Amino acid sequence: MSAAEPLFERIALIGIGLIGSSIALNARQHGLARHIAIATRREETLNRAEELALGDSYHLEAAEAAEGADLVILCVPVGACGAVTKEIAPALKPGAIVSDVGSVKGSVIAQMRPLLPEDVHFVPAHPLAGTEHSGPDAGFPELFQNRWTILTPVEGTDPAASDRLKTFWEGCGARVETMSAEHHDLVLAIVSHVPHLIAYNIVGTAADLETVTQSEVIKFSASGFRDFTRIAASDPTMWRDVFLHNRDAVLEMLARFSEDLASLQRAIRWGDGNTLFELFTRTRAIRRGIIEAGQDTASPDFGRRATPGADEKAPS
Ligand SMILES: NC(=O)C1=CN([C@@H]2O[C@H](COP(=O)(O)OP(=O)(O)OC[C@H]3O[C@@H](n4cnc5c(N)ncnc54)[C@H](O)[C@@H]3O)[C@@H](O)[C@H]2O)C=CC1
Ligand SMILES: O=C(O)C(=O)Cc1ccc(O)cc1
Repeated sequence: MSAAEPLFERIALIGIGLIGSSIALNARQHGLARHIAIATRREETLNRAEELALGDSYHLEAAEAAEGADLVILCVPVGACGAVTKEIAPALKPGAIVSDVGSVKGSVIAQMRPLLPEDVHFVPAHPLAGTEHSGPDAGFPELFQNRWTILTPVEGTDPAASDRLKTFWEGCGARVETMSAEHHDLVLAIVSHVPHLIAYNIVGTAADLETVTQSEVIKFSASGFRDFTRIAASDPTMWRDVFLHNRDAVLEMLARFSEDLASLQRAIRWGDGNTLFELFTRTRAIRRGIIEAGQDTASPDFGRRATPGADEKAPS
């Protein structure tokens, strides 16, 4: 993509945290937009975005940033998508593409779709890339490199609009796949949402133990526990919203998880080593599959932002 011929004339990023700032850096670096308009509610955050030179114009009103934009991306917690859509809807240019980056798709579509004018193209999206850090300083241009972005176009979406958004995400270094919002939410519940809940829970359990001191938890934490503490340091607002908005899929996956956990409990109680060994053998193969597919070391986060000591070893 040459700088003289950007994919979009004007893009608007509403919300300028980890994901918004990483998109801004990519749009600039890869010449994806002639003008990057940035909006966020808090003046302090907006000032920081300006200090970091993330965009070309800075707005406290989302509608001002969205006005005249060819692509508007909501980069806010999923629970705020409805309110932000209400603000920007009257300002949207006919033919504009409206998208988001939310970790949940069904609820975001239910919030946004009824509020959008008929003459814009709504293409929801979710980059499967992130870290436990938040805010405009957290972004980095390699975040999306070789990571998946899932598009969940709604019925009647113009394929040309989906294709343009796909080209945008590919310009950010991502691989793009399309699926239904319902399927997205089920898959993400098991590969991302429940694992985060497990991390929040285990770190909370350790912190509440009467017989183990806080300093012992810190001092003796093995690398597995440290990985959990990294994930459990993720943004509380964002993750509260994920669980409230992907309720059904998370509860379904948690029910299965609890059943499987109960059978492990039983195996330990009855000294059933075969059951434990058989499961651990299967799960090891899955980890090796991920490494072989390059899905782990391909992470831009790999060895950079993750807690040192995270499991970076290839299988021996
Ligand atoms: N953090 C991660 O690892 C990933 C997050 N996502 C999704 O991306 C979205 C944004 O997440 P992050 O960038 O990590 O969050 P963040 O906390 O770093 O940034 C959120 C931004 O939204 C702004 N904001 C919050 N409520 C707002 C409102 N009502 N109106 C206007 N602005 C508002 C905040 O001021 C901030 O600028 C979320 O929907 C999340 O589910 C997607 C992939 C990965
Ligand atoms: O930091 C991590 O380990 C993540 O899992 C990042 C992440 C968080 C939320 C998403 O919707 C997608 C990716």
